[in-house]
Amino acid sequence: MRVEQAKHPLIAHKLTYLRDKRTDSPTFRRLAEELVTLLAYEATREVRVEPFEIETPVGPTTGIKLSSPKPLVVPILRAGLGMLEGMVRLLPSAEVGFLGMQRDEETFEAITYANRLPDDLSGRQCYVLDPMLATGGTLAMAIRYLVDRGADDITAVTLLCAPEGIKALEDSLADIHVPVTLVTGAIDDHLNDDGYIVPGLGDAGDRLYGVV
Ligand SMILES: O=P(O)(O)OC[C@H]1O[C@H](OP(=O)(O)OP(=O)(O)O)[C@H](O)[C@@H]1O
Ligand SMILES: O=c1cc[nH]c(=O)[nH]1
Ligand SMILES: [Mg+2]
Repeated sequence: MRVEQAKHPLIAHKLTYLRDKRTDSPTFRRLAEELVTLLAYEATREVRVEPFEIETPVGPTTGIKLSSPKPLVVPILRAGLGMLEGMVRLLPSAEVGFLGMQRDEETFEAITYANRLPDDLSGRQCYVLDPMLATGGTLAMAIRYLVDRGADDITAVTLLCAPEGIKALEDSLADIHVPVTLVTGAIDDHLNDDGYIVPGLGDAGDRLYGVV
């Protein structure tokens, strides 16, 4: 798994306000969206393109366009939904599939409660969105779903990661032979005993949408 930590002062600046416990939900949602647009630039560096002939007012030229099939963007509900608009702003022609997943807060095991993905992902490039990679269990399960359906290139986009979770994700994907890239805004210090990223930002889903 290739890990890319996006380094840019604007990313660090926006992450600081996102982490701040005084930041309210509307501001948190706006910052998450802005951050994803910055991370999406890094995450789509290897997006597949093909040559495209056009005529400018002055003459013919060869440009590029996104290849078919178009990339699939997969936000992991709930918190990943807060990253969707920022991502599709950069990739407006992408298709969107959904995975609803929730971590059991005692065992840290992820369960899937919703799955709306195309059955056949053969030859598809997929972008999985989830702001938090803590133990890594949720992303590991999501990536496996996509690979099982034929996806052949996966990029996970996160805002924050715990180093323990990156290691666990790498280990759990050891038998997967499609390229997996992780693009993140920050790699934090550690995971605490409650499975929270430290310093982190708390519960991303709750901060985006409230406590349910
Ligand atoms: O790496 P892990 O240890 O698996 O934890 C990360 C997961 O936890 C959070 O979701 P949560 O289960 O809180 O669901 P929510 O988005 O509905 O709040 C987060 O958005 C990730 O999906
Ligand atoms: O720190 C964490 C860990 C898991 N899920 C979150 O939303 N935050
Ligand atoms: Mg949550």
